[in-house]
Amino acid sequence: MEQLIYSIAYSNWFLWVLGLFTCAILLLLRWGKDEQRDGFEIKPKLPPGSSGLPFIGETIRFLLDAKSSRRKFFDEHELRYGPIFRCSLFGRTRAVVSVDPEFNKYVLQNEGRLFESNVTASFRNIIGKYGLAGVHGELQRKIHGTAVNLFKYETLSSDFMEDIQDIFLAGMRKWEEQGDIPLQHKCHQMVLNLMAKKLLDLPPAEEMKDIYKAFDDFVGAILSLPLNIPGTSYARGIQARGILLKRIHKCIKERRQHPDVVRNDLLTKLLREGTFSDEIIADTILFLLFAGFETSSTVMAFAVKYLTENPRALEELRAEHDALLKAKGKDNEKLTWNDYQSMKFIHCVINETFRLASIVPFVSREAKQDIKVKDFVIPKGWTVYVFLSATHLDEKYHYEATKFLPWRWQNGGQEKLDDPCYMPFGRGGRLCPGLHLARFEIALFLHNFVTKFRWEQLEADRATYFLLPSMEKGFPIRLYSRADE
Ligand code: HEM
Repeated sequence: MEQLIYSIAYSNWFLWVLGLFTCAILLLLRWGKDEQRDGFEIKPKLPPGSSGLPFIGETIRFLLDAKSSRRKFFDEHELRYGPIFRCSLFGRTRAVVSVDPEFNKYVLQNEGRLFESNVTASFRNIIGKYGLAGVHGELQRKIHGTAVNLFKYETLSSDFMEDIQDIFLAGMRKWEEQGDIPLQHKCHQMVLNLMAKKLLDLPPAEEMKDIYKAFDDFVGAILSLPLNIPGTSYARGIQARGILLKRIHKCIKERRQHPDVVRNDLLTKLLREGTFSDEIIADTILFLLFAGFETSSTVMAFAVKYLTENPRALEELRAEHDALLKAKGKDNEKLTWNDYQSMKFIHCVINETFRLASIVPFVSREAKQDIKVKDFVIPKGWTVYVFLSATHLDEKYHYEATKFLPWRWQNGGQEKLDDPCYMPFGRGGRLCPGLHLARFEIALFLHNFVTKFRWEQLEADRATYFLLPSMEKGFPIRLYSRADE
């Protein structure tokens, strides 16, 4: 009996040891596997942060903070957790926010390798299966390359200079007659006319009201709550997408039936290349419209707002452009490519407006594998929100960051265009293909606006900066022609 008890105890003891030994081996094996998989020496841990309320996360707090100050949310989180923190935002619970310029650059430059652009299903429904932001891999590289080609610096003079000036000058003549205008809305209309002309060779808005209404609804839906219920902006946008696609396919058919008609639009170029299916071309045209319309026009209106509030900057800009016109002689009104290249201070104004308005406040990416950052890990499948606006407004990287100081961009100034704390057009494989065009449009607009007009702001107007920057009343101003001076 004693022997039996002893042997049971002994066998239990033996089993305990065996069990512990097996667990230890399994743990070691697993640890080794983690180590092998990610190269970690310590057990991986998530970035610091909090998940906030269930489902809503910290979205409401983010939006409320954004109303009072554009840095509050980031300052508080950065102080508590550092520049890369876990944060449930915009319906994504497994998410990390980065306001670290070097990490932001790393994320954007590793597009397609370690990270991948991730758009929501509702956004994808609007932009379509082939809308560039939702396309990945080889196809993204091909469409992106085509877009870069369409808008490259060298094409601006031949493909855009004439049309931009014609459309902007015609627009400004009408503004002059009207006198009092909501500038932001007028800039939207003018750039929409330009994009419709350049993409599809459509005549100006007044002649095609339905199509332009559909453009408006389409862009409105992208920035709205994704509720597909009749009467909502989102539902109107889905409907508008259908109308626009029909129109684009009609244009494609016309161009095929009448190849002899000469057209200088981007649809014709895409068809001539013969690389893409009609479906891809239609979604690409729609995406270019979305990407190129509200962005540039909003920057134009914000540049005028900032100049209005900073008379010294306005006077310096006006002096540069009055001198340019004087050197050309009065009757030669239109600018040449050489004129554009001779402009200096205007680029400081444009850079500073990009920084301060931060028209694309953030971009989002999904980690394609576990990503080691400092001593923590962002697991595969998590979202990284790269907050461009937060680094643009960070006092650590830009002195007096909330002030409009275009001189900081002058030669010998402290700011550099290739710095990762300044990335208004993103970086890497999704770097904005429209960046040269955007600068060009804004420069031609500002040149004409400050040389033709003086203006006064008619009433105070509040700027909001989320989702896209906008002015609540559309920046109402009264124009005075400078021809009478
Ligand atoms: C103020 C003007 C503009 C700003 C600040 C801006 C900013 C940006 C940014 C930050 C991205 C990168 C998105 C990401 O990484 O996920 C982007 C992408 C893009 N932009 Fe722009 N943009 C502007 C104007 C334009 C214009 C005028 C066009 C074309 C007509 C354009 C076409 C595009 C396209 C097609 C993409 C998608 C690239 C891809 O996903 O491969 N943008 N833009």
